[in-house]
Formats: sequence, structure tokens, C-alpha cells
Amino acid sequence: MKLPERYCEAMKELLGDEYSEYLESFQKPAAHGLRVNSMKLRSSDFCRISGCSLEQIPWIENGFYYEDACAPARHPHYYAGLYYLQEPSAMTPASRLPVVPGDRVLDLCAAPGGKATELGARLAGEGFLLANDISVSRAKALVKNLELAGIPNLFVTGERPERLAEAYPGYFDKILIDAPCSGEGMFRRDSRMAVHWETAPPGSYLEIQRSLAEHGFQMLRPGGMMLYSTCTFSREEDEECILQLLDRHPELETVPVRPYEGFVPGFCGLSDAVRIFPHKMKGEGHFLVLLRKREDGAAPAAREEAEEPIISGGQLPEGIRDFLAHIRKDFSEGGFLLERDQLYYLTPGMRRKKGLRYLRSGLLMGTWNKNRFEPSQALAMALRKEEFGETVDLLSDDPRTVKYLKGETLEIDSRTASGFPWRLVCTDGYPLGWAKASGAVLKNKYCPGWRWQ
Ligand SMILES: C[S@@+](CC[C@H](N)C(=O)[O-])C[C@H]1O[C@@H](n2cnc3c(N)ncnc32)[C@H](O)[C@@H]1O
Repeated sequence: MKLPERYCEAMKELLGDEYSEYLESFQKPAAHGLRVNSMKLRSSDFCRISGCSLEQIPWIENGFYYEDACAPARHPHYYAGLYYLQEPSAMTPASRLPVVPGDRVLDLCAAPGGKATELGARLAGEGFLLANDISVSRAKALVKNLELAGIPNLFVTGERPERLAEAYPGYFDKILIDAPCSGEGMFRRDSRMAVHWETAPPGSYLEIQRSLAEHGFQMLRPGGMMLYSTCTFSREEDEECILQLLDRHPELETVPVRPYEGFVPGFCGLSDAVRIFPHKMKGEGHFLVLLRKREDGAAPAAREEAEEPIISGGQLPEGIRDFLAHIRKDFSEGGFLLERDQLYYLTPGMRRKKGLRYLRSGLLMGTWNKNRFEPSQALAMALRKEEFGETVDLLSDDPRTVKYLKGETLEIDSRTASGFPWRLVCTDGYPLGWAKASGAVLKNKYCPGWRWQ
């Protein structure tokens, strides 16, 4: 691969004696990683059922290297949302932001969801995640990935950060800013990034990175934590951006993250920051730094919340209640929103703010149209097999599983005495989607846009 000359000069200056080792790393193959979705199962359970040869990524509890031959994107477990495919160093930022259930979490640059899916899983259904991306087309992929992961307590917005900051001043417990950058850490994996760098070198991103960090700061509550990350090596985009933020806001401080022997401390005196280099670890390149806003920073008053027409389960139309009676999950603590023909469930404390562009507001339960309720793909993915009364259980190596994922009708007679037609189709015990019993066959209700190609 031909690296831009100016880039090589900058890396020589950054790495000194280690520069030749860094260049040698381009001869090694890139490592492939998958991250187990803790919303659905434990890593040990996944290793037991996966059938793939996996090696633990030493600094990520639920991260594993896999061999190419494994082809995990072509496995029913992928369609069950059991894991997310992610470059190993890119798993680090979400693993080092200490999200706990109940937090209000913002991922400001979230698409396509590599980090948001992990942040959402760590909430374990309590509190909520607001995943934002300025690009609405990229945010659509974000919605799909979060729904595939079965994250119920989410908002997805396609907003400019300044508009979010106006609506949510001093509001979030945890914030991730995975900023757009010159992508130098990805050159080894994707040589097109090096070509793109010539037209968009580090300087092109500084203004946007500064503004993202600033707006993130404004939305952080006193005592809250914010993690800033990039996949680039340039000091201007990494340490210098954060040092300027720290200068502007003395109430911010850096916090050390859980260490790993391959991590390199940040440059320019920002030693709590972490650098990941491909010649030091089996991964590509990343920068991350964890920040805390001291408790004495005064929080501005929160802006007005939307007057949501939230309704309780008991107020829903009878046809919806009939369907929900088959779900063994407690929906009494939060509330429902019925907007046009779409039904959403919001967990306690989830309220929208006025005037923002929400692409998803809570768990999309299904559609209510002409007095008929059709459950959504998102609902199937957010349930556990035990939480729905009527299931169809297929093994992942049963050819009918892929037939189902391709949208075909299955010749399975699953009639019951009650006549209730909806079935949750599962593979190896994990939900894939819906089907409807019709005589001796199952009509396929798998989301057409998600089909196995
Ligand atoms: C590095 S990528 C994020 C990757 C993502 N965090 C993941 O792990 O899958 C940066 C994202 O920032 C978005 N972006 C660019 N400018 C933005 C802005 N001003 N506000 C919010 N998002 C922005 C881009 O659309 C892009 O999706």
C-alpha cells in the first residue's frame, strides 16, 4: 500500500524509533472480531453454541477473534442478534465508558451502531440510550443494528449536536463521542482510507471535533462521564482537541481507564488517554480518553419535555391487549405511545424533548391498523424465547431456518386449541422473528428488509 508522504512524515515524528515496527505491521493480516451481545447471552454460552473457533480478545471481556472461514455474517446466530462484527480496537471505547443499568446515555455520533449496541446492552433495559447521528441515512442503519441487538430502551435521532445540546443541557450520565476523523487507524485494513486522507487530512476535521466535544460537555450532568474517541493517530484530532476542551472547562478532569499491557499512554502530557497501535496489539488504531465533569459544575435548567400522550397497558385497544396477553414481560412500569398506526413502549423516565427529529422513540411494538395488531421485528428481537407463549423452535443447522430467514413459507403445523396464530420463530433458543400459523403451514412474517440474501 502506498501511504501519503505527509502522513509518513507525521508518523515518524510521532513514533520515533518505533516507526519501522509500525510499518512492518502492514505486512500482517488484519484481525477480525465479534462482540457477544450481553443483552441476549453470556460469552461462555455463546462459545458453547457457536461452532466457530474463537480466541478471546484480551482487553475486551465479550470480544473474540474469529477466523475468516467462520463467516459469522452468514450464520443464523447473526440474525438472532447474538453478536456484532467489529474491528477489535473499535470495541475499546464502549468497553471503557462505565455505563450501568439506569443511566441516561448519549452516543452523539452513533451510526452504524458498533458502539451504541454495546452501550445499549450494558443498560440491560433500564434507563435509556439516545443514539444520534447527523446523517439520517446512516441513522437508519443504526436503528436496524440497535433493533437487531434487541435494545428496547432507545431513542434514535438524526440531529445536529447544537440542537440536542439546547434540548438536553446537563442531562446525561454518560456520553460517548466517537468523532468523525481522518481515519489513519484504518489504513491497514482499508487502503481507500489512505487515498481519502489526501483530500481530507487531519486539519479538515478539527472544527467539527471541537464542536462535538463542546456540545458533549454541555449535555453532561455534573458528576457524569464522557468518553471521546477517534480512529486516527493525529495529535491535533486527539490529545490537542481534548487539551483545548480541558482548558476551556476547568470543571472537567481526565480519568484513567481499565488498563491493558498493549495500551500506550496519550501524548502531550495527556497520560490518562489511551493510544492503540497495530504494532503493539492485535487490532488497528484508536484513541480514547475518559473525562468526568466535577460535581460542582452547575447544571443549566432542563428544557421543556414534550407533552406525550402516554397511555397505560389497560388503556390500549382490546386487540392489542389480546396480543400482549401472550407476552410474559412486565409492561406496567413504563407507558405506551400510539402514533398514527405505530405502537411504542417507553421504559420509565423516557420522555422526548420538543422540536427534535426522533427516528425511533422506544421499543416499536408493532402496528395497529384496521383493528388488527401486527407485532414488529423489533419486538421479536427484544423478547427472550421464554417470554412468548407460542414458539417454533428450529436448530441453526436445520435448513428450514435459512428458508425462514429468506422469507419462505414453512410447512410446519403448529395449530393450537386457542386458535391464536402468532408464533415466535427461534433458532437454538433465540428469537429470529414472527410467523403466523395458517392451517398446516406457517406464513412468513420475517421483516422483508432484513432477509437472508
Ligand atoms: C466514526 S463514525 C461513528 C461510528 C460509530 N460510533 C460506530 O461505532 O459504529 C462518525 C459518525 O459521525 C457522524 N457525524 C459526522 N458529523 C457529525 C455531527 N456534527 N454530529 C453528529 N454526528 C456526526 C457521521 O455521520 C458518522 O456516522
